[in-house]
Amino acid sequence: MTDSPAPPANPLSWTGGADGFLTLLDQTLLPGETRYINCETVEEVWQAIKRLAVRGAPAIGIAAAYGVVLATRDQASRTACDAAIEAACDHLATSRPTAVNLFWALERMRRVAHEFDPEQLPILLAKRLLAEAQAIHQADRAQCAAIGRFGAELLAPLGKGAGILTHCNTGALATGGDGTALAAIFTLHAQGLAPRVFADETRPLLQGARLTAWELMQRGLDATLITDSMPAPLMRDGVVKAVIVGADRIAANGDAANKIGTYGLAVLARHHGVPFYIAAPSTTFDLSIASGAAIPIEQRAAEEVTEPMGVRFAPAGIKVDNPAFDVTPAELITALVTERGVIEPVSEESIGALLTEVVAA
Ligand SMILES: CSC[C@H]1O[C@H](OP(=O)(O)O)[C@H](O)[C@@H]1O
Repeated sequence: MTDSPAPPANPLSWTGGADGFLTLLDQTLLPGETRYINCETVEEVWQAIKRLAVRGAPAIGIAAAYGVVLATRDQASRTACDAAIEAACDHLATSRPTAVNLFWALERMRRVAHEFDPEQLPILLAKRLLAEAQAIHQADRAQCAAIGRFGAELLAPLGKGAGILTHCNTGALATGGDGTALAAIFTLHAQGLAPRVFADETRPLLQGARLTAWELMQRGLDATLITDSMPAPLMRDGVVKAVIVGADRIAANGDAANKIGTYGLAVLARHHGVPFYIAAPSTTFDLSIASGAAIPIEQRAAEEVTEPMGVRFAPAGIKVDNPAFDVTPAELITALVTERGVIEPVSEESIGALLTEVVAA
């Protein structure tokens, strides 16, 4: 595997006008290869989300929004265009079940189509939908920056060179901007506080080893890759002073679904008196779900565990359990970092108060 070139210009971008296409950095090939793929159909976007060529809750929502724009291509009539948009939203919603950002973005695009003057031509609806997808993208970029500021404020008291552990990948590759948990770490670094970042590998798909390690190195941060089994002694010995991770869906009571392994880190952090933070935009909150018990958890293929990257590690036929996410109960979360501020303590009341403010904004 060769060293990677400079960080990508943009892991997710739209090229052209309403008849344009979505360009994605294929994250399954990182860090060894920087290859961009152009998606010109809804199905190509569906496949890219399903196989994690594009991944991360906010990035999935943004990609799906652009996927709806692709549904409007070459539609001869408004009736056909409206039908294609509905079918696209329904299909894209089946790509992955946990990240609520996907469903939030699709509903926002569907609502724009429903509210658009039925007498207007398909091309005008396509332009309006592209504007909405770009607005979702831009809003996420701003949310990432705000989460970075609030997260850095929370972490700064740890002092210069503090050890901070993160899980999976929550950077520019997972969002429309600089990330969520990683945005807080990038901001801390930019402020000269030189965080010593520990990225765990995050089996089975190795988002930590392949993507977070790569993002941290590209930006010149002090990064150490650790195995998924190493956090406990690092917390016990005071090397890791805080944990900050992302989320894919946060229930109304603050329970949070995130990459498998997150719950275990939260338990370890509580045992060792280490603060455990979750950083996520308001688009990752799902107030329709009362608690984490109702969050759908994606089950993925056994081969991701038995033969990662095509190299078989386990005997053929062994039973495999491969949930992509787990749920961390609110009581184990020290604080939630959003673009509107920090929620602490984590409770239905404090979440409601902050998100009501968001909705009202
Ligand atoms: C900024 S959201 C990142 C979030 O998404 C990841 O899941 P996946 O790589 O399967 O899309 C992981 O849960 C991250 O915390």
